[in-house]
Amino acid sequence: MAVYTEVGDEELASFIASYDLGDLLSFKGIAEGVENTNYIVHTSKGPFILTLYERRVEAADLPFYLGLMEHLAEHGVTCPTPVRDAHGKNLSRISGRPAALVTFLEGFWVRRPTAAHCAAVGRALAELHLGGEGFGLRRSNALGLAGWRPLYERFADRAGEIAPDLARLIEEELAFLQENWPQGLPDGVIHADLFPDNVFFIGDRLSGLIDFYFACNDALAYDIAVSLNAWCFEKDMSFNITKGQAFLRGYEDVRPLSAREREAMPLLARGAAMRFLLTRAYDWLNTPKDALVSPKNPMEYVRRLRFHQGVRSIAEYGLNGMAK
Ligand SMILES: Nc1ncnc2c1ncn2[C@@H]1O[C@H](COP(=O)(O)OP(=O)(O)OP(=O)(O)O)[C@@H](O)[C@H]1O
Ligand SMILES: N[C@@H](CCO)C(=O)O
Repeated sequence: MAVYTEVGDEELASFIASYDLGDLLSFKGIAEGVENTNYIVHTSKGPFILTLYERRVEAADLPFYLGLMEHLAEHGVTCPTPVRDAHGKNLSRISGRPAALVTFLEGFWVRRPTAAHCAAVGRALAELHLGGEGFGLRRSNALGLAGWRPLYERFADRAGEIAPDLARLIEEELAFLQENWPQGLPDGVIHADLFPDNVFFIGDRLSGLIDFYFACNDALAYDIAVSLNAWCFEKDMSFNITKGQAFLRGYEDVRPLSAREREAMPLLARGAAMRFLLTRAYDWLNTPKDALVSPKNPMEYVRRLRFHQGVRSIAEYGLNGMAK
């Protein structure tokens, strides 16, 4: 479970007293998630989520994430909204960590997404891309093309502990991506980690998006590529073209893709698979055996990457026809 930092009752009560949220009634650590510590906090004004930022989150990036959630919520995207304290600040500290309180979203994440879920996520991602327009802060993608090789170099000498041919696969793929990465695609604010555990549903209705802590400015179509990887593969790692089609059509109902974005999709999908392969491989090799969370399997992204290496056009992800 991911409660890296314990918060005491009295400490939390005095923290809550600095907000206009009434009395602290109860709180509980949340087991899910791997990056940050989350508590559900009940006050006399309702439930809230308290996040203490750990691990990969840079304190300097917090104004971007929190400001983005506020901006998106104001522009029709259902996502947590940071709560401001009596001094108007949305960022604070507790138990020695930077921390923020955000509104609680109802819903559950779906363990087995259907094509209908994929269509709803496609729409929501496009709405997020449009909703992000006009947001004043910028953050470059630390886990984009320029970040992949330095991350790989941090575990290259141990890649063979995961799979004998992994180093060669990564080296060849990084060289290929470096050479061929598409430039000049429409860019804007992207979520960059829109996996099933970051999208809540109530029944079949999408109730909100969470976890904006990898959000950044990058090619909008790269965000689609992340979600094709995360939503449209089955447990046996086969690509489900029905889900791909539902996702892409859902997206295009809101924001049609340009011809260049369509053409770039197989490459972007390779890059997105590489990004999750690298972070998972690093975590696999560097998470202590007695850690609170089990690292996710990097080989799932080797299998996805191999699939994308054979893809020649976006039609193989389910989208036929010319760009609108
Ligand atoms: N605003 C919210 N409303 C309701 N529940 C939330 C909210 N934010 C977080 N949670 C709960 O906390 C869990 C972990 O949140 P989150 O995914 O942001 O954590 P994380 O540690 O950043 O995880 P990861 O990056 O691994 O997805 C979620 O699965 C959900 O149960
Ligand atoms: N979504 C990521 C983990 C959190 O960012 C993964 O599945 O590897």
